[in-house]
Amino acid sequence: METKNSAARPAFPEELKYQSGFGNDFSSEAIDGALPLGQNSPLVCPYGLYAEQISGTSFTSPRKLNQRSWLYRVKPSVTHEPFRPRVPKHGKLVSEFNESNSSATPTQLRWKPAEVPESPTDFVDGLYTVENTLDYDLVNALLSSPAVIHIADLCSFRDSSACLTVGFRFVVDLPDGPSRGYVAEIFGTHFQLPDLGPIGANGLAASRDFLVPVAWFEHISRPGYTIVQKFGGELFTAKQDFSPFNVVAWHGNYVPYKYDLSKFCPYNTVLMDHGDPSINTVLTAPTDRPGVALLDFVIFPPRWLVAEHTFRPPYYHRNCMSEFMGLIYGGYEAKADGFLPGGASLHSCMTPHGPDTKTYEATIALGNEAGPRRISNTMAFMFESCLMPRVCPWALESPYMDHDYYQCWIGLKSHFACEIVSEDGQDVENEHAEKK
Ligand SMILES: O=C(O)Cc1cc(O)ccc1O
Ligand SMILES: [Fe+2]
Repeated sequence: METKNSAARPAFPEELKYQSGFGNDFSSEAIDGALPLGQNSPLVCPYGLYAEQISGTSFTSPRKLNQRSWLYRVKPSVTHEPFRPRVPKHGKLVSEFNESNSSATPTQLRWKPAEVPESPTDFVDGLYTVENTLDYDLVNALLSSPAVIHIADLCSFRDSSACLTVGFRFVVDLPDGPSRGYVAEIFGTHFQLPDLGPIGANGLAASRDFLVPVAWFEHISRPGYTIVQKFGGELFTAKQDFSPFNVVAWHGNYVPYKYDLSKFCPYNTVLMDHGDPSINTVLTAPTDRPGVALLDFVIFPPRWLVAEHTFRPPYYHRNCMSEFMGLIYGGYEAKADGFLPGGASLHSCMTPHGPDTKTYEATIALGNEAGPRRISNTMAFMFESCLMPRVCPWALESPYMDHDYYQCWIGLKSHFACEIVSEDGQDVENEHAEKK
């Protein structure tokens, strides 16, 4: 990633161009004839470019899982000075998790959105680690602080998700001013589209809506250009005298991509009951256990609610998977208030949660006669993982921590009503019913 002031960098072309598809073998050349044909490593590549392979899986991974790309660059990536540890600006990007610097908690956690920092903050310094997993060091959910971020085509986070493949260098440049976003890092596996089962061949996220950038390069001297690299959880910097965005042609299937969440085609119940959230899975990073995700990326987009004689909001539940949620914009159907855009919640393995009291009461008040209703202006998401999250102390002690979160359920009354008949056949007051 690059964090230098974007003023020093020539503008990206006004209209960035993309190829569409998911998991394809793509190819692209910014200059006609720059991509070698018939072989990957000619003795001399067209235009004197350097050939460089980037592997996303081990060389010997089965073909259907194997991911790699061949890049033809002005100079190879190796041309840089040694990496040095980057002095952290704050201690909130946590790398190594252990029992003393993180904790697992069965309590429901919620954070309010953090305020925009007063001084300009770039993407790297705006990243705060919220939670990680001890067992595997595979999942690292990061909450990017609201930041004045100078970023490139990561797009506004408003309704896009971008997947950056491990090892790719990227620049973050958000021209629209202060922005916030959420980042989940996964290691050891890659995201794939979920199987659709009985849904059929279409629906949810369509492969054609995933966009992969075409080759684009800049060929200028950039003395002192700084690369920031996250490695083993820690940050390092290295200087080089040229731009890393120097790929003139490439081909392969190990690629970064972006996806506009508004393109998602939701499926849901059309008669009764509330569908499990897996129905809204955009991407899944699998484990070796069938159906058990290292990380599912699930969204809750605008849609129609039509179920009859049904409690329509998410049900009360306890999940063996852990749920980290964020809100990109609008409101969330299970929380009348308190869960705000830019905020987050964490319900770890088996932690009970569900609609707040206001949502419950309002839903019951609507009764069975509620007609079809469209949930609009909303985009919430969930990172759901089979791993046990451990939370950073700063996140627990943060001023943005909502210490009153539990209050949103505490007022749920017992509506239990049954007639208790005494032994002599007389009705007696239902002791279980709460007096209002
Ligand atoms: O907890 C949440 O709000 C996420 C969620 C949504 C839903 O529709 C069903 C289950 C679930 O965990
Ligand atoms: Fe949940």
